[in-house]
Amino acid sequence: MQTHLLSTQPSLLSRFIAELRDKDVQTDPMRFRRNLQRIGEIFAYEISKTMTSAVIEVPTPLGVATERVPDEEVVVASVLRAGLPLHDGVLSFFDRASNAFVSAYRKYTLTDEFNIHIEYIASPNLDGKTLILCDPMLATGSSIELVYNALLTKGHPAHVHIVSVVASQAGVDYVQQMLSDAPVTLWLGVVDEELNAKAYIVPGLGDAGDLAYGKKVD
Ligand SMILES: O=P(O)(O)OC[C@H]1O[C@H](OP(=O)(O)OP(=O)(O)O)[C@H](O)[C@@H]1O
Ligand SMILES: O=c1cc[nH]c(=O)[nH]1
Ligand SMILES: [Mg+2]
Repeated sequence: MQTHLLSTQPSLLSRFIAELRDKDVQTDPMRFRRNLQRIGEIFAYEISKTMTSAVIEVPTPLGVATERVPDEEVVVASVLRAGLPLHDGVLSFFDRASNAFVSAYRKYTLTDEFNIHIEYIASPNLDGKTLILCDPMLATGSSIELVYNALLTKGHPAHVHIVSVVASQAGVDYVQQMLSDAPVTLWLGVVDEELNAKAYIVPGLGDAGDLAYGKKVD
């Protein structure tokens, strides 16, 4: 499994992540969603550079041009809810892609422990496809593990790109160990050191689903 950390050099990506994290900017949910979309576009562009390509001929008003373009069959998948704006950004660049959606959420017990629940999955056949799996937060890694395994019941992708904007080191270690031999590339925005007692990333950004779409009741 390969891992790419995109924030190793300063770029607009770090500006967008800084805005996602900033509790004052977070009061504007539209900007929060828009920044996740913009980050999705950046990841899509970076992923496209790693794909196989084919030469196509393009008729212009003055002649015929040739262009080498990525030619993999892409399925963009996201984990509800927080994955949706990131999905939207990736899809705006891979605009010919098919799409898959999986629900996963933390159900807390009275003692602050939680289980991840998957109740919904809608996916095309994934055999031979390039699957781009979007979830902005990689905390313990439990959600992505369950979602990855749930999606594999829909076929065997040729390659899987997992995209996460803010990850914890523990989550990265967990996914790398779980998928060490799988045809998977992990794409990360930033990696934070800590997870708190509720398994939230510190400093992180808070609850991405709530920030994008509002608080939910249990
Ligand atoms: O790595 P983990 O420890 O599993 O945590 C990460 C998960 O937590 C968030 O979803 P959440 O459960 O908050 O659902 P939401 O998007 O509906 O808010 C996030 O979008 C991930 O799916
Ligand atoms: O820090 C975290 C961990 C899980 N889910 C989030 O939205 N944020
Ligand atoms: Mg949430």
